[in-house]
Amino acid sequence: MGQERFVMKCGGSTLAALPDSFFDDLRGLQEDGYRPVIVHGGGPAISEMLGRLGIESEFVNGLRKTDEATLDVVEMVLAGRINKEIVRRIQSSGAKALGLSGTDGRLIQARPVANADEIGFVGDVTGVNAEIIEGVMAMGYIPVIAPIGIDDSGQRYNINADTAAGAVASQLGVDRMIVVTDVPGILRTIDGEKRVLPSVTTAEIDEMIASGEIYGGMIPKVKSAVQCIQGRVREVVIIGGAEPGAFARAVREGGVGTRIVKS
Ligand SMILES: Nc1ncnc2c1ncn2[C@@H]1O[C@H](COP(=O)(O)OP(=O)(O)O)[C@@H](O)[C@H]1O
Ligand SMILES: CC(=O)N[C@@H](CCC(=O)OP(=O)(O)O)C(=O)O
Repeated sequence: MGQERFVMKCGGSTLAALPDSFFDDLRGLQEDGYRPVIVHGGGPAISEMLGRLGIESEFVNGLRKTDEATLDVVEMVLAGRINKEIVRRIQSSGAKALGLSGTDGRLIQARPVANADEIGFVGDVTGVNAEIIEGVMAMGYIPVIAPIGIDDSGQRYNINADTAAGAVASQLGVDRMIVVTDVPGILRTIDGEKRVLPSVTTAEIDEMIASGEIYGGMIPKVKSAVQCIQGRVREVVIIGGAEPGAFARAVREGGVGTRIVKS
């Protein structure tokens, strides 16, 4: 019987590809005493909705340029649509889930990023209200959190979901964060063949970013992972969501995806 609390970050890249068995596995883990907390993304769905509204998506270092109109769409898609879809799928598996936006109960406190002049209402996390998350878990519900932040004045911020998940994991002091995405782990070309690295250290990550082997959406993941493991989180594991059974195996046994560990 596990008694372990863990944070699972679910990327927008893989949400549509998650099989029902993924949510059955989540229920099974909860029944066995694990206590999952979910933080989700939804980047592709935001871009798709912005496109339908005739608004172009623009990214600076992997972060979306967010003006007031974009912020409305980000909140609508993440907290309104994706969050509710995940809650419904968990409930269909037979488990209990409660959806929350990071602005509810000031769950995710934020301030503008350093380059806000350039990218607008994008936030860095300054605090996480762990009491609410722990209360929801104590009631037997799986908390499902949308990465929208809020500051003392009530201003909302768009927060990268990997960053938000890392901040939640650090604040809760969980042992592990599992990052579920559309690739089976961190890939590296070895002898002309793309392979999943079973584990990487923070030093290797720096090298792979510098060489361009880690790029785009993988950058906020590894940066958030490195920040987490500098605190109380023991390891971060990056796995693919589409492969049946991978998630449950990653939690119960390990040996799946890429583990990011202290150097
Ligand atoms: N070394 C790498 N190994 C695997 N994927 C990588 C690597 N470097 C960059 N990526 C990219 O990161 C993507 C995952 O990030 P992203 O698309 O933002 O997903 P999510 O929506 O799950 O956060 C992969 O699909 C891949 O294109
Ligand atoms: C500031 C910023 O870039 N926020 C992200 C939030 C969603 C997210 O991070 O979704 P994924 O996990 O699917 O990438 C965005 O607007 O796309």
